[in-house]
Amino acid sequence: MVLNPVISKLAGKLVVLASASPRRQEILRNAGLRFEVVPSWFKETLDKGLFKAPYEYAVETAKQKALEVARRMPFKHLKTPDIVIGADTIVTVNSMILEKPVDKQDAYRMLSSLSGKEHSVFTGVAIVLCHEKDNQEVDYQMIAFYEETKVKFADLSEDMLWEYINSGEPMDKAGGYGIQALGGMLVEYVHGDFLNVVGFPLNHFCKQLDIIYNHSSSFAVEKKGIMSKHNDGEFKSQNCENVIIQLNRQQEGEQSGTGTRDSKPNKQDLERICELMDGFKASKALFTASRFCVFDLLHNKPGLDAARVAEEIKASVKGTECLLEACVSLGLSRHKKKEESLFENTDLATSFLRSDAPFSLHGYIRHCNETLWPLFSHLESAVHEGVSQHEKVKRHKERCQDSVCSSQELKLRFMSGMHSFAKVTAAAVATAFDLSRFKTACDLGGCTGAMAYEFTKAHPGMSVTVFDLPAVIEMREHFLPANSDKKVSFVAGDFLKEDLPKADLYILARVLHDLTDEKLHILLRKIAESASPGCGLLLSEIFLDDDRGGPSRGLLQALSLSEGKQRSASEYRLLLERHGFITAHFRHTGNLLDAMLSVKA
Ligand SMILES: O=c1[nH]cc([C@@H]2O[C@H](COP(=O)(O)OP(=O)(O)OP(=O)(O)O)[C@@H](O)[C@H]2O)c(=O)[nH]1
Repeated sequence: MVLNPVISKLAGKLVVLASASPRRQEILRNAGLRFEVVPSWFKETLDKGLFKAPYEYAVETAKQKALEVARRMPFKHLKTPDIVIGADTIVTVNSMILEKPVDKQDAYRMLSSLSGKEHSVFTGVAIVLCHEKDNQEVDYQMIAFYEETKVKFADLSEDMLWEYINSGEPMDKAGGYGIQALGGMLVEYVHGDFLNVVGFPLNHFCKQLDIIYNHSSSFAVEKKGIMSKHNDGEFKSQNCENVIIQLNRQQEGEQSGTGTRDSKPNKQDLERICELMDGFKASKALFTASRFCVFDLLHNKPGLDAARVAEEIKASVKGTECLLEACVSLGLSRHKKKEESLFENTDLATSFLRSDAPFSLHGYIRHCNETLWPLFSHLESAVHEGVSQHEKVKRHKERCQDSVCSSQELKLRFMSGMHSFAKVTAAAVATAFDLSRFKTACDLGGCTGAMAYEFTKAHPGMSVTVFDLPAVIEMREHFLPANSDKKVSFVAGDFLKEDLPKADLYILARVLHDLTDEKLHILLRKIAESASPGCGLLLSEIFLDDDRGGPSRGLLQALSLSEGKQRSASEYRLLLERHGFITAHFRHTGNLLDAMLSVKA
């Protein structure tokens, strides 16, 4: 068997998995591979119409994911990996390519198209080998392949479909199901590699490594071209493109000009810089359109022209037209087919920007506009003085427009921001681990209970107590879901001062990053005092990479923190261990927050 010797060939090399998928990480970790995770920033937006066969789309996406990380790491992380692995999983049925559903309706559309039928799951995999030369230039070689597995679904009743969708499991999975978990119940048969369906064809991958590392004579690399196709028959295996791309930084530069004094700048670099320079404009356009409830309006009355929108939102026609066109360019609105002057929402806006969408971020966007935006406009002072600008911003607000706002209203707005963020992240956090053995949970700082409701939904045997400040608990009724769940109860108190409710599981979602070290230890000590051996502590935050090189969402968040700090999973693990909690699992959920489950020793 070639598997183990092949994996061991990678020992001592810097192997990077360019994927945020927790399943890929688990498959490779279980195979004994040691690697770093650097999720790719490549956006999965290749035009599917350009590919003759669906697997070509998956392979190309995998290549772009891996290449983006391989190119970024020497600059961003100041180290060159030896090998970068990227992958992309798609489902195909009736000539359609299904990726991850954007919302429940999309999951419903996907799952009902799979009901009672056989479909194919393709995972494209790209392996980029990086060779740093003496002059610090890097040569890249690419090996790409795909694997196909056929899966047949049973006939799914509407009840079963919706129960499955409401479990939250479909959302981050290609085709809207997870064969390794609840989704396994939908499957009649699997022909082919099971792990390929879960997201990574381990066997095929090992065979490729075997070719690369044990049959290197057939892996002769042309050193001349910038991109060269390697067509050595010996090197080809089934479903394998074995395209070797050699890109060396100097050559790239020569082609497009980077780093050379007298030629034109590199197009990709220029695009990236423009994206950064214009980022704030895009954010403010989104905030403004949300503030004027443009997405609600276009949802209720699709196909309005700029003048009608202006009339409805009580704004100028010229300004509204500019705003709508900017939203079109950002992929938030679009022109109605064949009627250029009429506007409607894109699916993205329908899913996340309508104020009443199940995963609406409307409240959080308002929080970004009203609280974070002013803080970031004082960033120079914050960096210069090294202190939070919250007080300065608060005083300024009191003097200006918000003097008309009662403190009650400001609190409600804050809670609305936290509520909408929690609704989008809660299912991913609640389903990150098997929590069935915990019957009672306490969500510390659980605000409106949005997270708690998702926990009771995902774990029917669990009841959750939300513990938060009296002022928050008093106002949470504004946010109660229509069919509020009796298994969620609310207790008012200050978790830094008062005794905590007893529970089998304590949930800390987006709490610790905001506390000073001193407060953090007070809180962890109190949890440790309340928790019996075997009790769980579920921590949900944005976890920084160990080298603090990313993700940038976490590092950017740190710029506006009042007193806390951003930490890596390893840093949190050490903090928890000091209070007697041993970390059992860690997951990148693929959503906006990651999760770590620790157990009281
Ligand atoms: O049965 C299962 N089928 C698929 C999955 C998971 O689905 C996703 C597929 O998405 P993609 O390939 O785009 O990968 P991402 O999660 O976005 O991570 P990257 O950072 O690599 O783009 C994948 O996570 C599969 O594991 C499943 O779990 N079960």
